[in-house]
Amino acid sequence: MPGDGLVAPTGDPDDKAIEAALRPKNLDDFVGQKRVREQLSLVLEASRLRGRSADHVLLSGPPGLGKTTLSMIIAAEMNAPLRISSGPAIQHAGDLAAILSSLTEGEVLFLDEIHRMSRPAEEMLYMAMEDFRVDIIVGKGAGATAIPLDLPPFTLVGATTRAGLLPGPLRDRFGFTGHLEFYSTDELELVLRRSAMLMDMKVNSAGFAEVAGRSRGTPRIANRLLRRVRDWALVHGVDQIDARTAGAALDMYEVDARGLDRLDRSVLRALVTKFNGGPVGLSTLAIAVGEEPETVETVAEPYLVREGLLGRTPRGRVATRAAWEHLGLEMPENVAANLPENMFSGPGTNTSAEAGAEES
Ligand SMILES: Nc1ncnc2c1ncn2[C@@H]1O[C@H](COP(=O)(O)OP(=O)(O)OP(=O)(O)O)[C@@H](O)[C@H]1O
Ligand SMILES: [Mg+2]
Repeated sequence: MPGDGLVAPTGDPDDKAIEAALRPKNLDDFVGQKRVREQLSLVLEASRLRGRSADHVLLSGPPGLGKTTLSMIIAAEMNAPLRISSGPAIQHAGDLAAILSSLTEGEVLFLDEIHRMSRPAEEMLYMAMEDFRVDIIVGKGAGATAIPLDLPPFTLVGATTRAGLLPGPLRDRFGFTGHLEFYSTDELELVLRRSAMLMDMKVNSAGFAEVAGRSRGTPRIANRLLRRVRDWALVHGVDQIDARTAGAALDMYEVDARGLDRLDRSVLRALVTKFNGGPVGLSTLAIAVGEEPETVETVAEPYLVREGLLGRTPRGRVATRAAWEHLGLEMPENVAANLPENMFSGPGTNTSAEAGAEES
């Protein structure tokens, strides 16, 4: 289960409630992602001036960086109602037809995990996005007829952790694609300051920096760690949280100074101890740590790659020298000699999601 770490989604209802409470409600409160924010703001402003619904927006990026938050902000900024559904919830074209045909003019339809929609629904979506029209199929076999149905103009906001898995025709129908990047420590500190204020916590600057540094560039994780620090402080009767207390709290929850949690460390440890550093295919690696490949790929890997601890090669995943060192192990010379060159899809080269797809 991807649920036992502090970093993976927990599904804890309390977590969900707090997450909702901490969600920024407008673009100005949305920290970081400067470029996406500016571009989006322009798209929204232009459509407001034209008095039309905004272009369809695709948001991609690792979990917890603010895709759902941004979709809510888009609806709020457009003063439009928001309808929320997701790829996995739409198994039949009929499911999508039901949603589309009940949209009101200007409504924002948020489709989370859009890469997991079924094929027929996807094809229906193409037409809906482009022509604001769907064909409702009535009857079966030779007697089946398509009844065209006009839709009111709406704005589709699609979110995906795997932009590389989206078929080209679908990707092309979005007027704007925003790729969310990991947040800098400074940006995370801003997120944390805002959250601490909302949660009525006293934390000094060093305390914020300590939590931010362990948050893997991810606001959701930052907020979650902050809650754990709050629990720890409460139990230990600590009033003002500083770097030492924040560090002690997070050590207890097994989030290390580099922000790796148990899942990350077990991926690295499996890679190093069971496969002698790799290369090993994603599925095999996932089985070794008892996780779904998708969890390893979307939850653990992006950060491990970004931290230069794991490399993706056409032949599979590889542990870098830094990974061995992080685990307190020395990389054997023969392993070092076989390390492929240019194996990083590090910061800035965000084509990484596709790199491993062929061998999974
Ligand atoms: N830019 C931001 N500024 C402040 N808080 C943020 C920002 N982005 C995200 N958050 C916080 O992080 C939490 C998670 O964000 P969100 O649910 O939007 O992520 P997501 O990208 O939709 O993740 P997933 O892919 O798992 O659905 C939110 O509750 C919000 O409080
Ligand atoms: Mg989301």
